[in-house]
Amino acid sequence: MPSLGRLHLITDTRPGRDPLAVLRAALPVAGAELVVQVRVEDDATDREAYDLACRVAEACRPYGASCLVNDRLHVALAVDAAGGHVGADDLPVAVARRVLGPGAVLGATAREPVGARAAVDAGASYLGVGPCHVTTTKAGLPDPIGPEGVRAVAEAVGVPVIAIGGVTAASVPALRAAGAYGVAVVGALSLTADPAHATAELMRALTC
Ligand SMILES: Cc1ncc(COP(=O)(O)OP(=O)(O)O)c(N)n1
Ligand SMILES: Cc1ncsc1CCOP(=O)(O)O
Ligand SMILES: [Mg+2]
Repeated sequence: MPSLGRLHLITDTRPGRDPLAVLRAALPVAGAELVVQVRVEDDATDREAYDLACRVAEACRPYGASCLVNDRLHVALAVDAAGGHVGADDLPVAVARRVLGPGAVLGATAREPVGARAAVDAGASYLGVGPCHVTTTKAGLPDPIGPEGVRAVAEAVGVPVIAIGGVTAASVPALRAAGAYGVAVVGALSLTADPAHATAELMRALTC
């Protein structure tokens, strides 16, 4: 299993956003600590997801960064990504593990210890845990679990916990203190005028 980077950049493909520009800014700063999760809107076509994933995987390669694909595991296989991420509406974790194979990185979403342990038992190699804080990036999420919710999951499992949801560089210290190995962000890198600087701030908070 490849070692997991600590900064997970989730692509923002909403209108007016430029996920490849953000990626180009983040890669030289975070290098192999960057994990780029290709996440497209639900109404995007598989071809759109594939085209973006191809470009992300190609951009990551020279930096040793990893490319994962959210939800659409056939796209992950098609671009030879390092793995994928699944949640409650996606393939079950055990099925995702079978699809991706034993050596792939497989993330699963969890927000409490029982579900977290079940996901690990089913084959997840890391957990995306949250939402930690309020976010407007995804609608319909349950209430934020905060650092204490992250702690409950981190204490229950032996795989890396990646905190997600409203994460900024300022919130990283409390999440790390709660046991998070890394963080996943959309807005903290996509909505800033200077994504290279924001990447540096996140990396500093993740590695100090
Ligand atoms: C690192 C990470 N954690 C959680 C999620 C959320 O996945 P999911 O619950 O399947 O929701 P969608 O992202 O598919 O809308 C994630 N993508 N990454
Ligand atoms: C996909 C997803 N799942 C839980 S929170 C979230 C979005 C995180 O985006 P942001 O970093 O902008 O809060
Ligand atoms: Mg999903």
